[in-house]
Order: sequence, then C-alpha cells, then structure tokens
Amino acid sequence: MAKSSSGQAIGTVAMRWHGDRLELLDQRLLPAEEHWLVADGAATVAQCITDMVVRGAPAIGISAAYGVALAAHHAGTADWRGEVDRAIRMLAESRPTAVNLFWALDKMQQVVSHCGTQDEAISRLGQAAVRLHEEDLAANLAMADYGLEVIGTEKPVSVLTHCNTGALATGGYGTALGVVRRLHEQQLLKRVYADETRPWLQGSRLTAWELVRDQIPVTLNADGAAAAIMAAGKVAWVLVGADRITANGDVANKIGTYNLAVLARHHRIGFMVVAPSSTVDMSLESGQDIPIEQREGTEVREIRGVPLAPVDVDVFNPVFDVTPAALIDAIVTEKGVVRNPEITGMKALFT
Ligand SMILES: CSC[C@@H](O)[C@@H](O)C(=O)COP(=O)(O)O
Repeated sequence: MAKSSSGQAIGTVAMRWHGDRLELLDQRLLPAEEHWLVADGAATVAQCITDMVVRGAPAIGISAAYGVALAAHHAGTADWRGEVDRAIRMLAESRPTAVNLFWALDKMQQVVSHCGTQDEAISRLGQAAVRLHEEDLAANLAMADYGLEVIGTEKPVSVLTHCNTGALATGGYGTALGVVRRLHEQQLLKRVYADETRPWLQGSRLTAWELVRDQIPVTLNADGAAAAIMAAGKVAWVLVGADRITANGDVANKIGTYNLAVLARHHRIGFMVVAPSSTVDMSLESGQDIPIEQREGTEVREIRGVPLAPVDVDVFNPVFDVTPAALIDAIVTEKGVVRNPEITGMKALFT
C-alpha cells in the first residue's frame, strides 16, 4: 500500500511511474480483473485517458503530465522540443471537461520552455510530473481535514457519494472519498451509500471495490434509490468530487450530481464538493461555459457488449452535468473551504 510523506497509508493506487514508462491500472476491467497496462509514450497515455483506462479529474491531469515526460524521454534528438509540443497538444485532445488536464499540461509546458537540452527536459519533466502527483496526494490529505471540520465531530454520520473520487481517481487517498476515509479513521463514519453511477458504473465497479478493500462500511445503491435513502433519513451529507469549478462556484461533475444536489436541498441534507485547486477554473465565469463531454451511445445501450436496449435506439449520453452554486453548502479545497459559494463565488480563495 502506498504511503503519504507522513507515512500514512493511502489505499490503492491508479498508476506507477518508472521513469521511462507509466503503468496504469486498467479501470475498465475492475473489479473483475486487476490488469496493469504499460504506456511507453504520450500517444498511449492519451488513448488511455480517452478510453477511460485512467479516469477521474486529478488522475487524468497527473497521467497526462507523465505522458509529457515520456514524450521527452522517447523523442528523437533532432526535434525533441517539437515532439514534446505535439504530445502536449495531443494529450489536450484526450477529454474535454476535467480542467485538471489542461492545468497539468500548462505546468509541463512551462517546465519544458525553460529546458535547454533534451537531457534536461527528460529529467525536469519527470521530476515535475512526480511533484504534481505528490502535491495532489498532499492536497487530498489536507481536504480530508477540512471536510471533517465542516461535517463536525460530535457524532458518527452516514453519507452518500456518487461516481468514484477515491485513490483510483486521484494521486491517492481521494477527494470526497478522502473525507470518507478520514471520517472512518476517526470512527465518525457509520456507513457510505455509493450510487452505482450509470452508465459507466464508477460507483459499483470502483468506489465499492476501493471501500470493500479498505474495510470501510459501504452499501451500494441504484442511482434512483438516492431520494428514498434521503427521505428515510439515512444520510446527513452528500459528498462528491468535481471536474471543473467555475469562478461563481458552479460545479461540473459526473452526470447525476445535479439530481443529488436538488434532492439534498429538498431533504435539508448537506451537499459538499471536495476538489483540489487544480479543478478550479477562474477563467470561466459560470458553469454554462464548461464544455460537457458527450460519449458513445453504446455506453448506455450495452454493458461489455451485452445489449441492454434496442441496438438502434437514440441515446443522450452527456457524462457530466453542472450543479449551480446555489445548491452547494460547501466547496472544500486544500486552500480552505468556501461555504455557501453562491454568495462569494470562488474568489474568496482564488484571485
Ligand atoms: C476526484 S474525481 C472527481 C471527478 O473527476 C469524478 O467525480 C468524476 O466525475 C469522474 O468522471 P470520469 O468520467 O470517471 O472521469
């Protein structure tokens, strides 16, 4: 099990860096199979992001950073800088919504622009990607503390979560799932309800897998059961991650997050978003400006090739939605907490 700099266990890992290659745990095959794919170039990393071998906003950014380092490593000597630039452009095309991807590529572009030789680029890009990975883990640990503070420590609570925001989606430990882990470590967690998260099933295939492995009490539910869970008074908080947070505090996250925010407000249940500052996009004013990825209809019509619907039925498959700031009680970042983001937006913490 990987450890944080303070020696804390952080659960499972999504990627392993070896300097000249990146290993990615193939998240498409979980929980049936634990298979590590080897990427030895930026093109393979970009394809792995597009195909969701690796997914989750922070993990997408980190793996793209390693992809840039690989581009320098495997470039020919004649035009190594051109090859790195082309790799950055290719990686930027891999998925559109999680801003962590563009944030990470920007950082790597800055590093390479200060390198004079290919050897320097190989070494400095590799170090920069590792630093980005470590900083994400540190951010998750800090957010877990802030999240606990917001929830309070008077009595154990049950919470509901959506998608997968755990070690698999991040540099380790997790964002919303990091708060869950911290609650559990402090004996303040009764139970996590995990939405299965149709259509890709990040909740049942990944979140349930991570939590069962770490012996954290979890109950898996169909997405449609969330209202009944809230109406029965089973949960005190909804905890989710984010793919992009705009200046006014609107949040793009996995499709179905907006439904949960509406339900939580109706049932007077807290709604918390947990995301590192690499997910905050101050260049966009509101959630209306966020590009929302649409994926293939087959993701809804089939599961692993088995038809669930008529083969030719029309499908609407946006994989993210936007939750308005007005429905969010707290946005937790490693820089601190924005309470009632509708009032201040993100500028209290990000200028
Ligand atoms: C810490 S992960 C936060 C988000 O990236 C997560 O909730 C999510 O929506 C992931 O979507 P995915 O399509 O699986 O990449």
